[in-house]
Amino acid sequence: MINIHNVSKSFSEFQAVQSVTLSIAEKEIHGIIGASGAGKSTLLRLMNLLEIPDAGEVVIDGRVLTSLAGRELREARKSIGMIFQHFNLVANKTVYENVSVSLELAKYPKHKRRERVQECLQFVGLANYTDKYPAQLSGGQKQRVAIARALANNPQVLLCDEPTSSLDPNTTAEILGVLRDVNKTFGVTIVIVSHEMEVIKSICNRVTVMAEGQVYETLSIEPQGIRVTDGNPASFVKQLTEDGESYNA
Ligand SMILES: Nc1ncnc2c1ncn2[C@@H]1O[C@H](COP(=O)(O)OP(=O)(O)OP(=O)(O)O)[C@@H](O)[C@H]1O
Repeated sequence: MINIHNVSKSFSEFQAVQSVTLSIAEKEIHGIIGASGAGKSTLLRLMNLLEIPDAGEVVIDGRVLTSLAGRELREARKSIGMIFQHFNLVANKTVYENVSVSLELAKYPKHKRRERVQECLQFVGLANYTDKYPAQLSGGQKQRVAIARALANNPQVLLCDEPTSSLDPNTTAEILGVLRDVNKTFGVTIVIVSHEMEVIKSICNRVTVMAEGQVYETLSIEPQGIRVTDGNPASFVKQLTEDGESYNA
């Protein structure tokens, strides 16, 4: 589904991504992890040409994105949704308008827009929030709106840049659940950049470890499932102690 061949990207003299080759299969949930500055976000942004590569080729579902420009590139990008750490919602637009805007930009037929926005908001559990503004929502709700917006044009690929890094553990679990549902229900291929090992281990089938702008290793893993923490203090104690011994002062 996603094929990257020898892709490189520099900022001034600094090589952020160096000759990366990577294949991500259809319907995979693929994690990208590595130290700060390893080039994870840059690699993700190269997949939809938010960053234009200096060299190499990006192929999505058989289409060579790096050979497209203008209208053709805009058309191809409709099949790639993206969500961000800080949600990137438009502050002075309602939840409804935030989702609708991506349909307007994609020239989705006007008479079908309302139904499509409602479908997407229903899917993320926010059908009753259409008239709220982003400032009236929790972080998890904002990320749900961003997911609804990314889904509106029926993408084949969803790119997620640190999607849970601004969220508490419970909300992280909720959002990972939504992403897993997106993958299972619509067969969307998902790529998640995260520095949180727990996040990567919970839902990814394959993981690329990056170091200094290069692929260090790509491996298959068995997703461990999403660990939900309830507010019960006993569950905090259990989690603090179950991975090993507890420490006494
Ligand atoms: N637009 C830019 N202009 C200049 N340098 C950039 C730009 N984007 C990224 N870089 C640099 O490229 C390197 C890789 O950045 P990138 O954000 O891809 O790393 P990362 O692995 O996602 O790190 P983090 O986990 O800290 O977000 C960093 O040294 C960063 O400073």
